[in-house]
Amino acid sequence: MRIYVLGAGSIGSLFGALLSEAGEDVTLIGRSEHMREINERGLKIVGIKEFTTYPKALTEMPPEPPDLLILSTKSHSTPYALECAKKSIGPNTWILSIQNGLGNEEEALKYSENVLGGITTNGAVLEKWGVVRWVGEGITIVGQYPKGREIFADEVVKIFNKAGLKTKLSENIVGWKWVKAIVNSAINPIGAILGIKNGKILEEEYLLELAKRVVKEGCHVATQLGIEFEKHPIEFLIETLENTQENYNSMLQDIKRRKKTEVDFINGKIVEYGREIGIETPLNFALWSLVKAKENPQIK
Ligand SMILES: NC(=O)C1=CN([C@@H]2O[C@H](COP(=O)(O)OP(=O)(O)OC[C@H]3O[C@@H](n4cnc5c(N)ncnc54)[C@H](O)[C@@H]3O)[C@@H](O)[C@H]2O)C=CC1
Ligand SMILES: CC(C)(CO)C(=O)C(=O)O
Repeated sequence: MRIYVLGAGSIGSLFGALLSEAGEDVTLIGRSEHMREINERGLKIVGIKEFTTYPKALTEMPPEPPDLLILSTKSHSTPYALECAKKSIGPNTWILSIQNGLGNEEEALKYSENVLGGITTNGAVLEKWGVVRWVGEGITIVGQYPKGREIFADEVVKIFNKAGLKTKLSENIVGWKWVKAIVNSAINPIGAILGIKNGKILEEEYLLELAKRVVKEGCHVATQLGIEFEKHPIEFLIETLENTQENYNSMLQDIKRRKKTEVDFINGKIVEYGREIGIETPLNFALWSLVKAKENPQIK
């Protein structure tokens, strides 16, 4: 399968590396320093599995349309990345978002009706240019977005599993995107504001209670929108906290590196959807505004 990974940073490089090693025709598109290193020395994966692989690595999308375009930029980079990619999106290209947050698939639908949504609980960190650490093995769930069961989705699940990415198909990927976003809406801002590892939220009773209340607020918005969950977000919250106790979450890492966070696509989206249907979301608003303040270099 011809696969392009658009936004090959931490998680995109991991997916691209595993697929390339399994014999798929993979092209990574990302930052020039990372791409140069991969072209000169290959892409090295360390951690859960260790190998070096040699996908094509470019800074712009090649003109030939791929079968599968994996979107793995941060959510705020999606509109511009897709706009740059549009010439290479053919009538048979499927776009798959493996990003966190809500709204990426809706952006993709502006460019193609062939869209797959995805969530992944794998963890990856770009350690240095050309080297990605696979820090935690998780699962990936993929499904036609917003609904449907085109045969291509089964094909993607098959090749991901063959490549060593534990992947399941879902006919309710919208539900899964919400479950992940709701769980991120609780863990990420609490960790980012306090500068703590995920495990601390489990240890401190009042933080766990806060996280559960944030989750319940998100669930209220989702259920009023008619979203159905395959797994209850409270259950997913506890499971995620237990499995990622040693993690500094991605929002905290962005704050530490003085980068823009994805809070607008997590808590911000929950506030926005709530407002549209007349549901108050005071906890999500409070966490969103505190993270925005953390992002602001003028507020010290
Ligand atoms: N890293 C992880 O373990 C996981 C990340 N995610 C989600 O996946 C998404 C990506 O996360 P990371 O890989 O951690 O971020 P990252 O920042 O490491 O990678 C994103 C890459 O996209 C590149 N990029 C941005 N705009 C581009 C464009 N127009 N063309 C080409 N490249 C472009 C950036 O240079 C960057 O290298 C986020 O939504 C994140 O929440 C989800 C699960 C796990
Ligand atoms: C699952 C979790 C909370 C792991 O840290 C994550 O998705 C993130 O950091 O963004």
